[in-house]
Amino acid sequence: MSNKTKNGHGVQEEIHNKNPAEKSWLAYILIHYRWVFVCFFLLPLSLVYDIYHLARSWVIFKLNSAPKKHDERVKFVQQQVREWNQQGRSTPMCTARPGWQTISFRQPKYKKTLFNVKVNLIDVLEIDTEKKTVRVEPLVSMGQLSATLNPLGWTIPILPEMDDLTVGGLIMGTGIETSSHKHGLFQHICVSYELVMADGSAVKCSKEENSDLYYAIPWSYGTLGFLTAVEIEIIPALQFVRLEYQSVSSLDEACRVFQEQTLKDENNQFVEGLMFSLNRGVIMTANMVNSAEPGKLNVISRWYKPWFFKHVESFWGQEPHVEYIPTRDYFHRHSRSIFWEIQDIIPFGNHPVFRYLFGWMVPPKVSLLKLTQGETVKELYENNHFIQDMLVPMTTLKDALLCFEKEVKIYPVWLCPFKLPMAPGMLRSPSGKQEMYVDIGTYGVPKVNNFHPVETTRRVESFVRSVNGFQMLYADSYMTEAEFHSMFDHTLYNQMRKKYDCDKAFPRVYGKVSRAARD
Ligand SMILES: Cc1cc2nc3c(=O)[nH]c(=O)nc-3n(C[C@H](O)[C@H](O)[C@H](O)COP(=O)(O)OP(=O)(O)OC[C@H]3O[C@@H](n4cnc5c(N)ncnc54)[C@H](O)[C@@H]3O)c2cc1C
Ligand SMILES: NC(=O)C1=CN([C@@H]2O[C@H](COP(=O)(O)OP(=O)(O)OC[C@H]3O[C@@H](n4cnc5c(N)ncnc54)[C@H](OP(=O)(O)O)[C@@H]3O)[C@@H](O)[C@H]2O)C=CC1
Ligand SMILES: CC(C)=CCC[C@@H](C)[C@H]1CC[C@H]2C3=C(CC[C@]12C)[C@@]1(C)CC[C@H](O)C[C@@H]1CC3
Repeated sequence: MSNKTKNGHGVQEEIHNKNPAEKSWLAYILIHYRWVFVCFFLLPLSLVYDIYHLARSWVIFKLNSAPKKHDERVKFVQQQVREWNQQGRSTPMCTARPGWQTISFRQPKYKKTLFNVKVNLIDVLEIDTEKKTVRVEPLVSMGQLSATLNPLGWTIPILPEMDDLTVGGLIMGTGIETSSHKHGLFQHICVSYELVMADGSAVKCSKEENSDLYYAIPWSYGTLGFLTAVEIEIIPALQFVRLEYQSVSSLDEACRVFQEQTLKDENNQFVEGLMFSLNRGVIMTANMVNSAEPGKLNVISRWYKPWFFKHVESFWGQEPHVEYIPTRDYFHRHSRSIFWEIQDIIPFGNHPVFRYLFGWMVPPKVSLLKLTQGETVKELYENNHFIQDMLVPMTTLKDALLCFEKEVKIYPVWLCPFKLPMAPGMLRSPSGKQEMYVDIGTYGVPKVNNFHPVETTRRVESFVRSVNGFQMLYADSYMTEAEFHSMFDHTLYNQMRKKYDCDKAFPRVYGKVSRAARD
């Protein structure tokens, strides 16, 4: 963990004083020397895990065996749901995917008590270049999808950053990236969903077919049915991304440049901001291109390259700067440093000696970090760490940044604009028209004196509700059910729960995502 916190004392010292259990030598080592375990155990394990999975999916894709097996696997999901019906529908269902594998700080408690349905659907099924779609199973990950599509010259229009995010999780939850101001959220690039419903039937939905269900699926967190396949749009992937860094030196300038680049310049395929303090930031705009100007190519994924957010910070206070980055490197630019979370886990990870010797093994897998963190580290994060993404209307960006400064003072702050189209479902734009929003991502150790994990989060949640914003629900949510309902429009969701007889079959969304439902 970072040594300095809110009051100038180290986090470690603070925890050490607070919690007698952590005075054991094991707790001491876990807190102070987590990096030893991470470097010598988790990094090699993560590498082996990744190589195995990518090799497996490469072979399966080349043999084209997945499409033949898909129907059989869906039948197995249907069979489990029918058995659940025959057994009297006594306990609601959820997927059997273990909680430690999910991209969220928490483990869902309900996995231990609900009826677990195995949805082992992990392959890319078909790429249709005529129709410009890819059909995938729900456990296909972003790393797997970019590794499959990019060599063929294609990509999905929104490729959420973290490699292990799954298609199913991004639809049932939500997905966002720096192209979202053009394309919307992950759900908006999905053409159709195939599901197994509570009665065991298989249903397909799209804008044309069962459209009510199609609009209700995003943010439903697996509480309307089990997803078995998804058709997603694809677009051509050019070889490089031309990235321009623009330094900003005040909050007003940051908001102005960020909004201008998002709203006015239709030509920017990607827009991103990193704020390094309230008045110091770098706004990045980018476009895919097929050639790079000589001397301006930067292959940022090479193992010895600095963490991307540090690289970006080096442009602060400079004239606008242009460089070219291989497209896939751009998509995974924050992977190696897990945004900036890695600095708390391997504090010297950006030192050139570490990078040259061990950089090729980084990053450790989030799932393995989660699996092995133990109670001590978990408690340390719980009390001294803040991981949230809040989606607020672009017009409220300045107020939102001021709110985050007052409540947590964590930097860098990630700014990612997105378009919220007018469509039925959980996210309703307050004006009833398409609107531009921005995701404000804050991950790290708060530097304020009065940080309290529950009270601070509740104050931020209250601000977000007051500006008609939304909370990303992979993070801790402390809202009451009534507050949750005032943030998310449940009208269509409730209709679908009734239509597809979900009440005994699945918990409600709040029952899955509130803090009380998570360990
Ligand atoms: C340590 C490690 C990390 C990996 N991380 C990713 C990843 O983040 N996303 C993913 O889809 N696959 C990742 N892979 C998988 C790897 O890229 C696959 O094995 C891929 O299928 C190999 O592609 P290739 O043989 O065409 O070329 P490669 O030479 O392996 O790579 C193709 C391009 O991808 C870039 N690249 C490789 N790893 C990363 C990375 N971590 N972040 C950004 N760019 C990268 C390379 O620099 C190169 O430009 C990782 C593999 C390893 C060993
Ligand atoms: N850049 C980005 O957009 C980022 C997004 N995230 C968030 O991470 C989460 C995704 O993480 P990931 O680990 O992939 O997913 P999770 O395993 O966390 O799944 C998220 C939800 O989707 C449900 N779900 C997943 N697959 C299916 C399926 N086949 N059928 C029915 N329900 C399903 C899960 O249900 P169940 O509980 O029953 O398993 C769960 O409620 C999302 O909430 C996303 O918003 C996080 C970081 C970055
Ligand atoms: C880009 C968007 C929308 C979100 C990015 C969120 C991530 C930065 C976090 C999602 C899950 C988080 C976890 C950790 C760090 C931050 C995230 C990756 C840990 C790896 C931190 C160390 C702990 O021991 C385990 C955490 C698991 C979840």
